[in-house]
Amino acid sequence: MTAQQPVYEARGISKRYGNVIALDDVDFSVAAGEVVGLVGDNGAGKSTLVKALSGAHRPNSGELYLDGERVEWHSPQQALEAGIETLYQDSSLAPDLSVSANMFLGREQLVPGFWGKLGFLANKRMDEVASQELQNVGIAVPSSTRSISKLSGGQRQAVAIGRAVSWANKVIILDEPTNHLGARQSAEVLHVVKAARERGLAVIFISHTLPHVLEVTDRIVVLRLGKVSVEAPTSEFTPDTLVKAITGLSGAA
Ligand SMILES: Nc1ncnc2c1ncn2[C@@H]1O[C@H](COP(=O)(O)OP(=O)(O)OP(=O)(O)O)[C@@H](O)[C@H]1O
Repeated sequence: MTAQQPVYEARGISKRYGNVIALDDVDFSVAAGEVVGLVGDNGAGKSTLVKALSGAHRPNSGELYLDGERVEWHSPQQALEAGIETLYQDSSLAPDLSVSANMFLGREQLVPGFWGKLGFLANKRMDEVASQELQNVGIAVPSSTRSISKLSGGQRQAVAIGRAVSWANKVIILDEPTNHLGARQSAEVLHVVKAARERGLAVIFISHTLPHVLEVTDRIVVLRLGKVSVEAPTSEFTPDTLVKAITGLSGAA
């Protein structure tokens, strides 16, 4: 467990789908400037926990605390407005719009973050702000005026993460952010994850790619059959003990 006060905490979360118990009394927390890896085999309950944390689903029981205050989400929008950004596996950008238009897309209704203070932005200014913001989180795209359809898969993913990191105030949840990416592109994405930590965000990193989890996280929470089976600082895992913790074959961290 982290010694720091968690920014975001789930206590005793349970969720059933009919007869299937997807989550059974799960505790989970993440602190500012911490990257927590959430791992587990297919069907272990990771997506279900992400949905509870992001406001997409209401758990059957359990509580959520943001900065120590009890919160309840009735929609993902509420969680977003409270500073919790979620990048889903299938997050998509608008392919025909430019990088900068995508950076601002759908944000009109939100409680202003740092660029909200700028009010209405002319296109040119929007491009400049988008470029600067992507640069701040370590993302190099050829041009923020280029349309998303003209970027590589890795560049698109980096823009999607950059957008989430830029807008997140407190917590960022990344569901399989390096899925389907090559080595160089994955490295770019992991770099952005580290930039998010340096910004003081609380980062939740969900992945089946264990080398990435071992590289970028500070702590790992292993879910198995809907329960937390192992939780320890990343430094206490080897690739072998992590696989064993996930499969439950033997040993732990
Ligand atoms: N909408 C649903 N209806 C019924 N059962 C569901 C639903 N969503 C998930 N489940 C079940 O809940 C359990 C947990 O699923 P979940 O998707 O959270 O696992 P996961 O760890 O994200 O898996 P994966 O790595 O394959 O994405 C599984 O047994 C799954 O079949």
